[in-house]
Amino acid sequence: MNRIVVADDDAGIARILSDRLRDAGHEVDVARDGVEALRMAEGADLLLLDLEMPRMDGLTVLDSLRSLPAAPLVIVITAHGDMAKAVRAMRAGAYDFIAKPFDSTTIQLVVRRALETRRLKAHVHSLRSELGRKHLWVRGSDPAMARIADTVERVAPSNATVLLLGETGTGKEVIARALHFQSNRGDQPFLAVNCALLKGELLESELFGHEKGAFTGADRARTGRVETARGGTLFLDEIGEMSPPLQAKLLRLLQEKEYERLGSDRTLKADVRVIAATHRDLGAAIREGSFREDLYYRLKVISIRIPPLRERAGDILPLAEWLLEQHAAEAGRTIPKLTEEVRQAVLRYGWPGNVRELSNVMQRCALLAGDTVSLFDLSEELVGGAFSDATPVTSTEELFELPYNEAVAAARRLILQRALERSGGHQTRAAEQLGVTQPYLSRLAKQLGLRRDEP
Ligand SMILES: Nc1ncnc2c1ncn2[C@@H]1O[C@H](COP(=O)(O)OP(=O)(O)OP(=O)(O)O)[C@@H](O)[C@H]1O
Repeated sequence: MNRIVVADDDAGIARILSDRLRDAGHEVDVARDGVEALRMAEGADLLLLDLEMPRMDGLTVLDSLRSLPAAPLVIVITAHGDMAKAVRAMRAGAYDFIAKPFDSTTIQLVVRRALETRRLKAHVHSLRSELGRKHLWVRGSDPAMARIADTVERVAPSNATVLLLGETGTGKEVIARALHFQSNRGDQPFLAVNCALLKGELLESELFGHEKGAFTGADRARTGRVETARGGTLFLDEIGEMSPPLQAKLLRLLQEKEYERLGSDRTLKADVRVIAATHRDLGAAIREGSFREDLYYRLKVISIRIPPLRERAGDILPLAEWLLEQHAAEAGRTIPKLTEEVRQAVLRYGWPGNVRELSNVMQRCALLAGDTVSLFDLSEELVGGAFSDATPVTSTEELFELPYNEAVAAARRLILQRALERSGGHQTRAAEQLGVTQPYLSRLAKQLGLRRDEP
């Protein structure tokens, strides 16, 4: 259903137009002047706009619409023979015009063409933004991810519901997009809904839409994501947070392909593929009674578990380098190189926030590092791992017995320890002797668990 605003101060014309459009199955709001037209226009699909109106004339309305993020297409209504005004309106951004007096066939034709254009524009827009992200699944040599890629390839073309499991930030949405783009729905919309962000009726309305007045604050009807994603894929993130009553409605959507808008008895047919994701243990949620078992079994027919980043050794460095490159390009900076000790620290770290955390770290490096990323561009937690297990040595000879990376860490420890001994534990003096800054030395000392500065 499309929402059309008819803006005309002539009540007779407004009634004729709105009756015709309602008969054709559209939802219609009527505005009596330009100010009202502008207020109602946001989020509408189409605005039929008379140019001569009180409070704000049609050309000013057209001009103001440019600043709206979701402006409708505009068909202007002009007086018979006033071609000059119609031309000005088209120059100001109107899509088409109809001259009074008009017959119902002309209205229907012009409106139908405008709505088709609107639909195609929205489609092109969604394709463009999706295409931009299409190739974002970066993989290294990790065998578990290679198996997942295989599964994605096999499962994508079917219409099957897929459940993605994995810690936060592991790339569940990235894989959901890969499934969508490798399916025959790939040129239709991909819409993501985070079920943890909206509660109760708001989430239900987001998914299924609502009728005007369905709940407090529902001052106009709204199309749900299930309808907007028609022909495409709906990605339901954090499915474990969905309330049991809504879970029942989702189960019906998956099984019967049917749903109702909130506040309506009319059953609608759905055509979406659902991909769901969660970082929660749904088995435990079932035992607690917060997740429906039947929905769980319906969802998990095909489930893909994405391992945490720390278990994907072959993925860490390729992802780090790719993310660093992306963030540097975004910031218009040259790509810094990762030193060997940074690579080791990155490989050793546990990445509790997974790829999202890696991305944040690489963004920081892209913004703050010079030509190379050194350990001191990384956070203490990250660097900590690089030193905490450094083998304590007491002489330079012992260093030569160690593998390269361990020897470097141990040498660092030894140099610092000696400098602190010489300065009597005074960090500022030790830093001066070594030709480094005090904060630098202080961080190192902390990571190595060496003595703190004396008062
Ligand atoms: N393999 C990958 N290639 C490229 N980027 C990735 C990859 N995996 C994750 N990312 C990036 O890491 C971030 C987190 O990924 P995503 O949102 O897919 O994780 P998620 O598992 O859905 O997280 P959450 O459970 O918190 O919603 C995103 O910016 C995403 O682009």
